Parts: sequence; C-alpha cells; structure tokens
Amino acid sequence: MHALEKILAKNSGLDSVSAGQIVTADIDFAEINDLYLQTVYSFYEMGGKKVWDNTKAAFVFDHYAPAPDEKSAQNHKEMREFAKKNNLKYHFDTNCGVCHQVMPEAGLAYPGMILVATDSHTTTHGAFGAFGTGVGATDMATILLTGKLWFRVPEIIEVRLDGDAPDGVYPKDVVLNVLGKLKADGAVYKAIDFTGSYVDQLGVPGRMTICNMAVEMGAKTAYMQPNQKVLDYVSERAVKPYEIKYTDDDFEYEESHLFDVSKMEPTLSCPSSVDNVHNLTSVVENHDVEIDQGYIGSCTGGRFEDIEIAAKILKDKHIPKYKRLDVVPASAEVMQKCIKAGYIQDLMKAGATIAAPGCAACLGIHEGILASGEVCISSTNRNFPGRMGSVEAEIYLASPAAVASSILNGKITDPRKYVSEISVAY
Ligand SMILES: CC(C)[C@H](C(=O)O)[C@@H](O)C(=O)O
Ligand code: SF4
Repeated sequence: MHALEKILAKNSGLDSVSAGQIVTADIDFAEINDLYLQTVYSFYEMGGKKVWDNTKAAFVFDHYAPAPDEKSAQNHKEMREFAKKNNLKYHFDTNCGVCHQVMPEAGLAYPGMILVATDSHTTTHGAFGAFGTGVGATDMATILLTGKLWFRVPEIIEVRLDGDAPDGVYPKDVVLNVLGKLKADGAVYKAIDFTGSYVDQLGVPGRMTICNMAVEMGAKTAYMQPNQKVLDYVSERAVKPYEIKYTDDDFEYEESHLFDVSKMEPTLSCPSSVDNVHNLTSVVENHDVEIDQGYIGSCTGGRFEDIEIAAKILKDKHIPKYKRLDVVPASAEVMQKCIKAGYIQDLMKAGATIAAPGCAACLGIHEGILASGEVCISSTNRNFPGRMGSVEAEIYLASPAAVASSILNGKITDPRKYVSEISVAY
C-alpha cells in the first residue's frame, strides 16, 4: 500500500484499502473558512446539536479578513456564535491569516492525519505527510455531526522531480512545469505523490507551494514523504503525537511522470488558464509584457521566504510611477517574522502596499482588485477571468522572484537578472 492508503485504512479501522474502494474514515481535524456559514445551517438542518468533538474543528476567517463589507461581518458574527456555543477549542479570527498557513503553524497539520477543510487547496497539507482534501458545506456538516466522512480511495500517480533547481527557478516554477505537462485535468480525483531528489531536499515552504497546486490538476490530495526538515517543523508544533506512514517498496503507481528540475527555467502560467504554461523567456522574447500590478500573497506564495526574496530584490530600489505592488503575508506569524527581518519596511520603501494577512485579492475579494484591461503578475494559484477583479484583467502566475523583478521594471522580467547573489531556503 501507499502511505495515503495506510492513512485511510487506519482511520477506517481496516487492515488495507485499494483504489476505487469506498470507505468511511474518522477525520482528525476539520476546518471551516469564512465562505462556509452554510455548513452551520446544514448542520442544524441535519438535526445537529453539538459538534462531535470540540477539539477537532475550527473556523478560520481568512477570505474576508478583516471583513470588507457588512454581509461578511454578519457571517463572521454567526460563525463566532456557533464556535462559542460549541466551545470549540481552536478559533482563528480575522487577525490570523490564510487557513492553509495558519493550521500548520498551530500544529494542526502533521503526518498520518486526515485533515479536511472547506477549501480546495487543502491538498497543501500533503507537504506534512497528511491526507488533506477539500469538501463543501454539506460534507463538512456531516463531519461536524459524526466526525466521519466517506471517501473513494483515489488512484495514486507519481510526479518524480529529480535534480537541483538552477538559479532563478523556485518551487512555484517547478509546480508550474508539472501543471504545464499534466494540464488542469491531469489528475482528476487522483492523489499526486511528489517524489525524487529535488523533493527529498525540499523544505516546508517549498513543499507547501507544490502540494498546494496539486488541486489545479484536479487532484483529490497530494503527498510528499516527510523529510527531516518537515519533522523538525512539526515536532515543535504538532498538537498531538503522530505516526508517519511509509509507502511499501513494491507499491505500484497508476502512472509516473518524470521531470528534470535542473533543466527548468523561470516559468509562467499565462492568461487565462492555469495550465497555459510557458517559459518566461518565450513569453517576452518578441515583445514586452507591461505589468500594472505585482501581487505577492496567498497560501501558494505568501510565506516568509516568498516575501524575503521580493524584499531582497527590491531593497533600495523603487517600483515605477503608476505601478503597484501588493504584499499580503499568508499569516500573522509570517508578517511578524518579516517585520523582524526588516522586509516589510524595505518593501514599503520600494513602494509596496502591505495588506493584512489573509486571502485578500487572491480570489478578488479586497486589498488589491484589478481594473479592466490591467495586467497582474502574481504568486497565487489561479488566473481565470475575473479571479482577481475585472474579467477584462489578465493574470500571469509566477514565482515571487519573478513578480518582484517584473514590477520593478513595469514589465515581465527574468528574475535571473537579480537573484545570483540572493539565496532563500525553500
Ligand atoms: C473557499 C473557496 C471559495 C475557494 C477554494 O475552495 O479554493 C477559494 O479558497 C479559492 O482559492 O478559490
Ligand atoms: S489564499 Fe487564495 S488560494 Fe489560498 S485559500 Fe485563500 S483564496 Fe484560496
């Protein structure tokens, strides 16, 4: 069996499971974000009285944080009342950040667990050796009622990433290369196990960025076998003992895709589909691509290392007149660390707008919305029309280094011009 199958078997009280099998598994932690007040309504419609275990469910207010309008403030208020009534042990209000950053920081993402949230990017937690997946309001209400959920055991495909990344190539570039090959429907309802020598040496931030975007290929979940860097991170934070699962040597993947990371270049996902992937050099070889706004943020690219590399590229420089750079730390902890390092100040001196930790403009809610005809280069994970504001705006997805290099010049620019002296530990 694969480690993910062992996790599902463990939580279903079975000795083994296999692809296609339907199981009912215990959920180790359930997270509801602030788009999903419907979960509360469904819970009551189903006859719910009290949440099955008040130490295993929490709200995270991140998409509308701080509340940008009365409706979302009202939603937060109702969710707070539910949390109080159920005496939920954990609660992450509008001062915390994006759920997929806040949960690991709180020690609620750890190897061998099943983590379910009302968010598609819950695949991020494969970075910690967990089975992480997103559900809607009704399934989440079922979990709050019973502590369990049904799963169809997914087929598991291997994405093998070997080699060392060249200068200017970061985890975001790597996962965009994978997306460019597998396409947005390349892993529908499957699990992606990221393996290979590049993954083996990768740290927590890089693992999170890559697992986060598995869902952009349709994946049900993602996985990376925990390495020492992951264990160092979770051992300081995990709220309970955990059991790392290991894949059997003779496990056979449904399919394997091999990538040589050492051959990769800075990469873009171009308007207006996430799998419209091209090398940055090919996009700008015949003409400049003017940029109006750079955006660094989200559960994909708003971590300390993402802000660090932008601050180092922009130190003692300034973005051009009439251009904008939005920087939205993924969590309060990230923001504090960036302030302590002086990166927030450096970026503000360079002309950046700093927003409160949260989802912000990643999904077009607030803190940096795009006007019609504008072009944004962003460290986020989706670029369909209307994603960050106007449906007539265009979005290029890129590494934070490419975002900073591009907005500095007001046009898409190869980060390799700036990063030869800059190292960041992804
Ligand atoms: C919560 C939900 C509206 C959505 C998701 O599930 O991914 C959001 O986080 C996004 O990134 O589009
Ligand atoms: S930061 Fe963006 S991608 Fe991540 S959960 Fe929020 S809206 Fe979704």
